[in-house]
Amino acid sequence: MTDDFTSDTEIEVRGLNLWYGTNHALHDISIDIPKNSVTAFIGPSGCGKSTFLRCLNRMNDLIPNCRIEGNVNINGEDIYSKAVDVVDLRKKVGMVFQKPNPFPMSIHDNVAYGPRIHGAPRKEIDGIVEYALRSGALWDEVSGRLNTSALDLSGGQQQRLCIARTLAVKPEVILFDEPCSALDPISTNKIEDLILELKKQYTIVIVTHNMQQAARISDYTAFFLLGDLIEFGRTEQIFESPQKRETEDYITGRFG
Ligand SMILES: Nc1ncnc2c1ncn2[C@@H]1O[C@H](COP(=O)(O)OP(=O)(O)OP(=O)(O)O)[C@@H](O)[C@H]1O
Repeated sequence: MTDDFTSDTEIEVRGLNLWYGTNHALHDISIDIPKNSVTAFIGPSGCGKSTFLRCLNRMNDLIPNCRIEGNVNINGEDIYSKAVDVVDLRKKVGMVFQKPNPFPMSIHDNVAYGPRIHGAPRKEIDGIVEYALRSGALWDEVSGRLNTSALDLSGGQQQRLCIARTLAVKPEVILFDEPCSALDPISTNKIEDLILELKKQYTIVIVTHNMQQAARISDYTAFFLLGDLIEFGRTEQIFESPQKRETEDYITGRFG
């Protein structure tokens, strides 16, 4: 499945199964997600994309009755090991959600929040905030109003703020769960450009319903169906010459 991959692996998943109570939602998933690239998870509603994404930073730990078996190694570390501190893990593996969720505080404090709780020295905070807002492609729009409420930003700006907030703690991986589904086309475009820029430094995984978006921005695509990973490969291959009938049916719009 991964023979032709030239990049190094960042996330290695082996035999991952997940149950919500008696609902066996993910079946024996194995995948190698390469470093410094964009990997898209696609598939019809309810196929397990978001569930699988959440396995990559243990967000499913918060869900009662959720049981996971299998291995997830990120940069060689078994993230389900008892020794792992989930707060540190989520610093290393950041997440951006469907709906922008800035904290009800200033733009500056939203970005400073993570570095502060992780103990960044006070004199470094402003520099980190500027760095993260620049990297989140938001600095030019907000540099004159850092102390105003983040809730006054537009939806697209709020989403870039959430990305900046994630970048402020210097993650290795950023997980995006449908980050553009609440945004207009112009804001979507900005987020897509930003993701393409960010992959130079970070490993990106994105769940998207939008196949054009997957085709535009991802290097690799994984197609899920009913809790199974049906096919994973380079995005051009998945879209132009899928190996599995189910992938082809989905890509060509025959179902889903
Ligand atoms: N918190 C939860 N508790 C119980 N079952 C859940 C939970 N979240 C998801 N599920 C179930 O797990 C399965 C996979 O859902 P998931 O949301 O991961 O799919 P998805 O492909 O991301 O769907 P969508 O594209 O609609 O967001 C579904 O059967 C869903 O009902």
